[in-house]
Amino acid sequence: MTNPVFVALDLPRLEDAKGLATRVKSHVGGFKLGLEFFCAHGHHGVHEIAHVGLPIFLDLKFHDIPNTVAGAMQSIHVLEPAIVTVHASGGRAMMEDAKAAASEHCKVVGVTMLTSLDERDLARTGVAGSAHDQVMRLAELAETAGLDGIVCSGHEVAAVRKQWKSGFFVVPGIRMKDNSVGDQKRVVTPRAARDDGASVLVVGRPVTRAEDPVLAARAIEATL
Ligand SMILES: O=c1ccn([C@@H]2O[C@H](COP(=O)(O)O)[C@@H](O)[C@H]2O)c(=O)[nH]1
Repeated sequence: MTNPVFVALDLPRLEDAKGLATRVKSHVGGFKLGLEFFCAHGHHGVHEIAHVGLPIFLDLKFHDIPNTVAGAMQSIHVLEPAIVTVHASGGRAMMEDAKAAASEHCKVVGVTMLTSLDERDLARTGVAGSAHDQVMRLAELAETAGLDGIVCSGHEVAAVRKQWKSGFFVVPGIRMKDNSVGDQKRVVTPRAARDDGASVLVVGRPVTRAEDPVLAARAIEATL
């Protein structure tokens, strides 16, 4: 079994991100580079982290009209990401065009409901109903559009896996029992996410802000 943990390198300094990636690389399966990293370091930064030698997950959460998202997808071919995100709420046509424009070996996954949101937040955006229903609805839309999978919390992954057996499921909001939750609202332990069918576990601050990131990554690895 390959290690499902992708460390979110949400760090402002490229040297720090590269140093941390090099230190933890034997205990994780890949690196997730998101908006903070990409806005600060762009393509150059991605190449630098790719040199560490593990798969790259570009979490750019594209959300725009189909033509613009397809163009953005083409512009990142050169970075050879293993996984890229778009927002599933961007609609079916956008997801279809994103998948068509992605490179052959890149998985395109749709973000359903951010793990920093709960049902009260959802209601404030004008969406009535439960987190479960919202995730299931957007998962079905993503599957119909031909995406490889979705991003959801560990609270929903078992139900989505049951409905979409071949799907690829990315689960952020991962916390060990003693970790601080921070701004996340729908969290689970690494073991629970894995047991419920997650394909990839995204772990950021529990590793990047740990006193000893190698020890933190090893502790997570040991629970899986
Ligand atoms: O629903 C989502 C989608 C993406 N993320 C990203 O995952 C990491 C989580 O970081 P932690 O420090 O472990 O909380 C972060 O890069 C988010 O942008 C998410 O948390 N939830």
